[in-house]
Amino acid sequence: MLIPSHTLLAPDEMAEADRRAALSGLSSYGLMEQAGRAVAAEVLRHFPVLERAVVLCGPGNNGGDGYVAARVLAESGVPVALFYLGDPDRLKGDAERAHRNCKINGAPLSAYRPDGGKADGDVVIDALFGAGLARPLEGEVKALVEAVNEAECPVVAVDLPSGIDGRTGRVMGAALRAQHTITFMARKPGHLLLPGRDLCGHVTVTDIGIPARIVAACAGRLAENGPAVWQASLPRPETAQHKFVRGHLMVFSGGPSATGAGRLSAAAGLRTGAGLVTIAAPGNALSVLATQLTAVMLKRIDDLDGLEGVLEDKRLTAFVLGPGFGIGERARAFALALSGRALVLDADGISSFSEDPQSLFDAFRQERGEEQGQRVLTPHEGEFARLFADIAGDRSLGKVEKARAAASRANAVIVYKGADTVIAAPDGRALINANAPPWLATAGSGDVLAGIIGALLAQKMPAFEAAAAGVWLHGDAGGRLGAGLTAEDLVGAIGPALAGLLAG
Ligand SMILES: NC(=O)C1=CN([C@@H]2O[C@H](COP(=O)(O)OP(=O)(O)OC[C@H]3O[C@@H](n4cnc5c(N)ncnc54)[C@H](OP(=O)(O)O)[C@@H]3O)[C@@H](O)[C@H]2O)[C@@H](O)CC1
Ligand SMILES: [K+]
Repeated sequence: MLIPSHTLLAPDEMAEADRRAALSGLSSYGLMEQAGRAVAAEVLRHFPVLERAVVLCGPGNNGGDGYVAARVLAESGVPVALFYLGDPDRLKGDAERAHRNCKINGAPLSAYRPDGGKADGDVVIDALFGAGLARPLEGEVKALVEAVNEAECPVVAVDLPSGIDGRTGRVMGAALRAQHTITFMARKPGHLLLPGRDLCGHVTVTDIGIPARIVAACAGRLAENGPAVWQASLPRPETAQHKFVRGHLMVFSGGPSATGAGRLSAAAGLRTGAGLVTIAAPGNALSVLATQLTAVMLKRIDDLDGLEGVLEDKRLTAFVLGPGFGIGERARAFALALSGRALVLDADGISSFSEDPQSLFDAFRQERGEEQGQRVLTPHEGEFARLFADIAGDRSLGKVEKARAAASRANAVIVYKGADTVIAAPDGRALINANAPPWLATAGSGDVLAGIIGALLAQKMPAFEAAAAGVWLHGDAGGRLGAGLTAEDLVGAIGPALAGLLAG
């Protein structure tokens, strides 16, 4: 049994895997030896010629890995300087044994002066803190972390760069900036969530011998977003299918001066395989839209009465409301009327509920329609704070926990957007997305995403999978284009991204 590469283990889940491995008879010191040896091997691989390896060892098992790595590097003929935090005579358990086996005379951390920024400078092996980081760095250790970063020494981090919270990816006081990070069995959320991801450098996952079945049993409901999670439910068009079988997506446009966002969503929806896409618009926007649309159809809807009439058509299988729509009572009324249908609520559709988010959540909770549960909210950070102010402001929660709490409260799938978008379902499933290039943050990008997800919903993909696949496709399309992309380019790149997936 292999550990799937999208597996993520929170630090407490990793500790549980460690505990169960010990219960099953595996030597925990053996795991530490494997870990330390893997670190040494990685250092030698990346720095075949090095003047001095500086190993910084902390007071716990992360430090223990460091003592093993220091010993193995020294045995390989590398000059090693070792600096420790706290009194090494007070080390316990496996770390104490690793220290005892390492015959290198170290010095207190305060004695280290980073020598960096040049070819023969220090390579720093960071074994100060890993999964056991319990509070912000301060005092001498904080000053040292800042000095190493300032000196631009190449850093190889053991498990996590010290100062990164493995659960949330947050910097606790200060954190080392690593070039390489070696972690064990599976990545932790902090390797993918920002700013942690940026500070890890290149991450290598090493198998230190914990059986895969134990890792699988300890892994929770969080993983990295990717095709393995949702490919089985991706709609696959078949030649004999009628276009209605591939669903009918309706996108709501704003008024005559705000039709661009809806058009982007609609175009993205068509590219993502919805059989039919209609833009619904107020009468005064029809002439503007008519000159801009070809394959996308147009329908006049001025008010709630008009919408309710249209909703009787059950061949409409999903809706996108929000891009360019305008904030206010009309948006609220439309969203509530659509709350029992498969719906992507984005942008203005979300902001319209900032005064009374509960009214939206109540509507979502009550609806028991055919598409019950097929609701996706796609807030960026500002919109998230408007709808879930208390959750957004809770410093004890990381982005994953925030998205989960919001999904549970709203009874909807949440796509909490950003460079590290998190997708969460009301039942606790969550994914962290990491394939978005920085240039994806461009005007209209969110409108395209809403259209992609809407089209997948229209094709009857379950909401969580549709949201996750949509986010991934959006990132993949962006990655195919490169810097300088526009939202229109992004629409054009959906086809190749989708083709890549369907071929896979
Ligand atoms: N799990 C496994 O399968 C395997 C795990 N392995 C390795 O073990 C690592 C986890 O080890 P760990 O649990 O001992 O925690 P670790 O990161 O060493 O830190 C705890 C120490 O730091 C201290 N401390 C905390 N915060 C601090 C602060 N801000 N400022 C100052 N001090 C602070 C804390 O002190 P205390 O809070 O007790 O006062 C305690 O002494 C893991 O990352 C991996 O590298 C491998 O060997 C292979 C098998
Ligand atoms: K570390």
